[in-house]
Amino acid sequence: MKNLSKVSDGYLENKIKYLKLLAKQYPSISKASTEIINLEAILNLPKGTEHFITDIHGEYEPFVHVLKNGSGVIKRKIEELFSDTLDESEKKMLATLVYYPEEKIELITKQEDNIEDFYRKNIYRLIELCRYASSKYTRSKVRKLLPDDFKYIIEELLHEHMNSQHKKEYYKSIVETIIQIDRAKEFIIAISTAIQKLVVDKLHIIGDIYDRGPRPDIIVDKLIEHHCVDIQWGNHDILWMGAASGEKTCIANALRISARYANLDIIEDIYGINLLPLATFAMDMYKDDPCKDFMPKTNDQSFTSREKSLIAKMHKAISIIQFKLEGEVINRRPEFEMDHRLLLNNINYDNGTINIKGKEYKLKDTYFPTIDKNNPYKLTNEEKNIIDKLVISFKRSEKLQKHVSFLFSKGSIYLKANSNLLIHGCIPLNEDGSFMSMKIKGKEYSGKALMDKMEALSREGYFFESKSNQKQYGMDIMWYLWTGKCSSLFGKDDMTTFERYFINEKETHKENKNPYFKFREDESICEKIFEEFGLEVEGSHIINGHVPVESKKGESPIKANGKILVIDGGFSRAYQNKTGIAGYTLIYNSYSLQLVSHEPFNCAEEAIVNESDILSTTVVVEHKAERKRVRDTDNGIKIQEEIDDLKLLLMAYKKGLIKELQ
Ligand SMILES: O=P(O)(O)OC[C@H]1O[C@](O)(COP(=O)(O)O)[C@@H](O)[C@@H]1O
Ligand SMILES: [Mn+2]
Repeated sequence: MKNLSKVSDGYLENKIKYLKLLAKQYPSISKASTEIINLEAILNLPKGTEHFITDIHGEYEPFVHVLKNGSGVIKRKIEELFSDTLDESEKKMLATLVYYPEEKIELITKQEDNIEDFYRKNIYRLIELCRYASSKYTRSKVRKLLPDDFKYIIEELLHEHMNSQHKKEYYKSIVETIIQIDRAKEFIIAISTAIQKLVVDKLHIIGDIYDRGPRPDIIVDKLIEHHCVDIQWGNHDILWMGAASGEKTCIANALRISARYANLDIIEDIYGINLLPLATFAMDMYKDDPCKDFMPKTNDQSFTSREKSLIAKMHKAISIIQFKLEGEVINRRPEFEMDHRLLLNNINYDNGTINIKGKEYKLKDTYFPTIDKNNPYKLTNEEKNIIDKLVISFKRSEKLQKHVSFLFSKGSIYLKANSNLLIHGCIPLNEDGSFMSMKIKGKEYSGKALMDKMEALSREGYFFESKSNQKQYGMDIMWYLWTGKCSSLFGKDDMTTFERYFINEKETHKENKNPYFKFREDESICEKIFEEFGLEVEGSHIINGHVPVESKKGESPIKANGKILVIDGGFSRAYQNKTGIAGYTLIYNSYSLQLVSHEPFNCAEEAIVNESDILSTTVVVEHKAERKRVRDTDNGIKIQEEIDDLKLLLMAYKKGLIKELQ
């Protein structure tokens, strides 16, 4: 609505209730006018930089590093700004200082004789860099990103131009005072953190924060602190969200994976969940069983063989509990159509074989002391006791609940953000390219509607009262999202966990990917998806994670002529030998969309001491001749609506429909 001359009195009167509310915030013609001018100015600023990261899988060190270096954006800005004035080592040193200010200063203090000189040189450089990084934002936005302690000082320094002698003195005196009163270290930390925030306006996580790697909790804590983040749930995240809701099968699965990767300390020490009942049960029940196929996957030399053996026993114990519990869900939810995953009743416990899809296979391990062959899904009393206690502990873990409620508040199954459709796995399709449909509570859903429904049900699974039917259904859907064939988070027809542990023949391990993964090379299918989700056919993209891009084999992360970008390159160390790199990230600034591939990252300590950054290669996927402005973004649309409303308010003031309050 731009043409206000066409607004009728009737239209204004209809909106009067709303305009009166708005008048409380802008009580005069002058206040409303000033805001219109401010908002118009914002619309003309360049679009802020968006940063996309996915499949972090508990690998907090490279994740934190990539967050700090903005996938190479900081380095590029340093390059642009100081290419003529600083040499390579000075630029490297400055970059490291921005990433790890506290640690770097500590190190320098031990080495440098003249620390004041170091402070002076670098404070000036950091101010310049900060000014450069903030140049595309309004003063008020920059102010909000500055740390409280130094807000005023940094603002002064950023806007002080040394063009007059008087200003130069003023500027210099501020810097000298900071050094003299011994606040240089704190100042450098503050301004470096501000620079890290300024280079990335918005962070998008495309899922799988949890599992396999050592510290997903640190990642979530970092995200909680972040100034602007959204999260698309990955299959591994929904698993933990289901577990935190109290869903037994999700709890068993999350525990099984933690045992598999020797990460049980996340559950015990970080989330405070007592694993003693499971450990004592496993030690008794699998006392003489070597649990060979359940040995944890870890290179960590600090585990003793006794520890590993205990983890293997716990791993097997919780796996069997998981298979039994899954049977319960499959049986109570026939509409999930997962009967083919009922395997415990296909085992011939006397011969040690299993029948899968009509074929008989020998089991690698036939020791099932807790399975009653006549009733294989029934938990023993002890198993039941363990899982009941675990439910209570997962629901009571304050930290886990804090993390999961954050995932609910900032997360979703998919997100439309500035012409991009963000989805962890896929949009489930049939072989003929049509949207896969699923019956939920008797009604068929497909495409966007299916994903919306699943998201709503997952929220019910977490938020509804314990023991209600809705909560149980929602929790079962969360488990379905982890492993079901119509799940956009999983995107495969089967999760062959049992087969991987118990059968040698690889043919039984196969998990078939949804036809989406073949169709995502096809532009016309992408266009159909854009239409389904209400996105423009031209200029939109789908951004996925979930399936590692096998760069080693020459696979490209760019699909369908640039309409789809797959950025799971494998932060996960467990997958790096497959991908050959340490992950892709994506940067979307006002000029271009850039894919960044990263080489493996060793550790933060090495980055600080040797000033070694992650080696990254950037490929420009798309370059715009015309710079994108805020007005071209989703936020721009909202701002334009605010401007339109404010203009109506102005008119209401001028016509006397609303009186100025001041
Ligand atoms: O590599 P692992 O730990 O054996 O896990 C394999 C399982 O993980 C999955 O790949 C799901 O995890 P991703 O989302 O990371 O792909 C399953 O399809 C598969 O059964
Ligand atoms: Mn995944």
